[in-house]
Amino acid sequence: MDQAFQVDLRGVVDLLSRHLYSSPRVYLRELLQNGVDAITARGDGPGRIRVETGAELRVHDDGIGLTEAEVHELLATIGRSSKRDELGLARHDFLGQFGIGLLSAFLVADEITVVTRSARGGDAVRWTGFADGRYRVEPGTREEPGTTVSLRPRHGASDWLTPATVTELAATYGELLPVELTVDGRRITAGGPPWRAAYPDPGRRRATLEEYSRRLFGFTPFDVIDLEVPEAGLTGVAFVLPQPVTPSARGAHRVYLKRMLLAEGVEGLLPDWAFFVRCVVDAGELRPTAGREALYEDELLDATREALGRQVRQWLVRLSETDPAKLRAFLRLHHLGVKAMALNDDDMLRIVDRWLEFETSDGPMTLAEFRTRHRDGRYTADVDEFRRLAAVSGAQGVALVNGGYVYDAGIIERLPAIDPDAVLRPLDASELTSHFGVLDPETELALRPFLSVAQRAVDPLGCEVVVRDFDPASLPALYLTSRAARHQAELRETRESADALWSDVLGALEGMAAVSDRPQLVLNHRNPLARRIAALKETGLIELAVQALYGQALLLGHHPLRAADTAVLNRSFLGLLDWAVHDPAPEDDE
Ligand SMILES: Nc1ncnc2c1ncn2[C@@H]1O[C@H](COP(=O)(O)OP(=O)(O)OP(=O)(O)O)[C@@H](O)[C@H]1O
Repeated sequence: MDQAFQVDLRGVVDLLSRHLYSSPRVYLRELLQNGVDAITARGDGPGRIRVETGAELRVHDDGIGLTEAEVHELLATIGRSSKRDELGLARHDFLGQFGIGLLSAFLVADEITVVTRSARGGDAVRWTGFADGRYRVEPGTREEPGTTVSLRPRHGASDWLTPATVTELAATYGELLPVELTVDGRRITAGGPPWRAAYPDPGRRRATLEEYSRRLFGFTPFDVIDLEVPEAGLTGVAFVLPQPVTPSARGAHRVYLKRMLLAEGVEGLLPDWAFFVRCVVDAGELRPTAGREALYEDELLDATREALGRQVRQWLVRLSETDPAKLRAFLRLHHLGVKAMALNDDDMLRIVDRWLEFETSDGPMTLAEFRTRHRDGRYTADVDEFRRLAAVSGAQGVALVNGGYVYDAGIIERLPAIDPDAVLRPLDASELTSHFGVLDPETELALRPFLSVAQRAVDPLGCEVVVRDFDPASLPALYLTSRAARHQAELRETRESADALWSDVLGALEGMAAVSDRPQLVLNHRNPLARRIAALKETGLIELAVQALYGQALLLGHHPLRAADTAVLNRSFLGLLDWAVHDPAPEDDE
């Protein structure tokens, strides 16, 4: 013979409280929700829910009520809900659907009493449920159809049922409900969502919404964007933050479902890039998870997220067309978000191209401007490299954009998507030397002896010395690594720490590199100091001076210093000092 499951209610309640609900506070939401649903089911009149605090908490509604048979079937059967149709799907107009909400009252009470009278006839019924799983049904007294749920707080849970807490919870969850809600006679509901109310003029609407943002989120918004997604039965507003935020801060939004608060910190309602807005929305068609504290991930939520993203984007595009000053102010605050968007979106890319200033060797300017000024401009994908090369490169007529900040290189590489001619190539430092002037053969020849001493001085450091003639003349020496040279350096480092076999393989690879792939120390013959050094005759002094130039070029270019580099830097500094003070035999030597 088949047997029925036995349910230990205490275990179920424990499960709910630990795993389904984040806090016992949801008990009031579930009671309000049942009241609203009962009013919806009754269908006539606006409906009222009255909450009374005291020794017992009472929630009265003038909804459909229950007959005795329904009490047995619905209140006393876990997982049974009147709010589903035959297929087991959530019925559209109701908040509840799972048939477990009433159990949440056991989070704060050991005993729940329901006195109800059905609007469809029959006598009043009194049902009492106990946390241990027993229940009792007896005749009740009640004149009007509707339901009253009473809770006597459990020892230790009375804080959840104080007038102050109940008022706060009722306001939090029920402020926007379409039925009249009062707590101890004080009205909680006030006219529904403020973004849907009627206003005498747009200015008043704006002022009210700004005040609403201050109350909810604590900031006066930079702007207010209206949101609407009909498929999701969604309306709402997005408040643009007046301060910059990091893109990693996930936007937490306030979401109402059928005008009952789902949660104050819902993530994933908007695309990640829209981290610069906080939204309040009310949706009729989105589904909650069973705990009713988050949105259920389904296709509709996906589509909604995209639609909301589009609306935030349209706001920006409109701003760029109608109010450039405001757009600029927005970009000063939230350029990171806009850049993140531009990586996937052509409209945003156009806005970035046209409005956002980048650092360039010609000073700050937009990419669009940069491209009209410099047909063959280049970019660096590294801030240090930009710092290092902007002046030199600019002086050679190769204009440079700093693409080293977050998203920038990606944006520059994506430019051809909006303009096929908008190709900016990355700068390879080694090609800069091709712009540098070579010396006339005579000077070149005269420098040979110097060069061979200089080369010896930096040979152990793996770099090649050349002398060129370039601007700016104030720069005595420049250290240039090409991409290939950087790759070689990495190989060498790996080889030093690799085991024998592997290091042979790497060694073979390294051998294949052309000589010109070594980093170069380019001495500037246009610089007076460099010229004086090149004219020195004293071998020791030449070595010290070239090593000092090498070290200074490394430091100036923010290149990483290896142990050997630091040693050379120290030695050359002390050596030059020694030369400078001309003290062949320190006195305190003995
Ligand atoms: N105030 C009420 N008036 C009329 N019927 C009620 C009331 N409260 C509960 N019920 C009945 O009891 C059933 C079970 O309620 P319960 O809150 O456990 O689940 P639910 O509201 O159906 O779904 P959910 O778990 O999503 O809240 C409801 O479907 C409803 O038929």
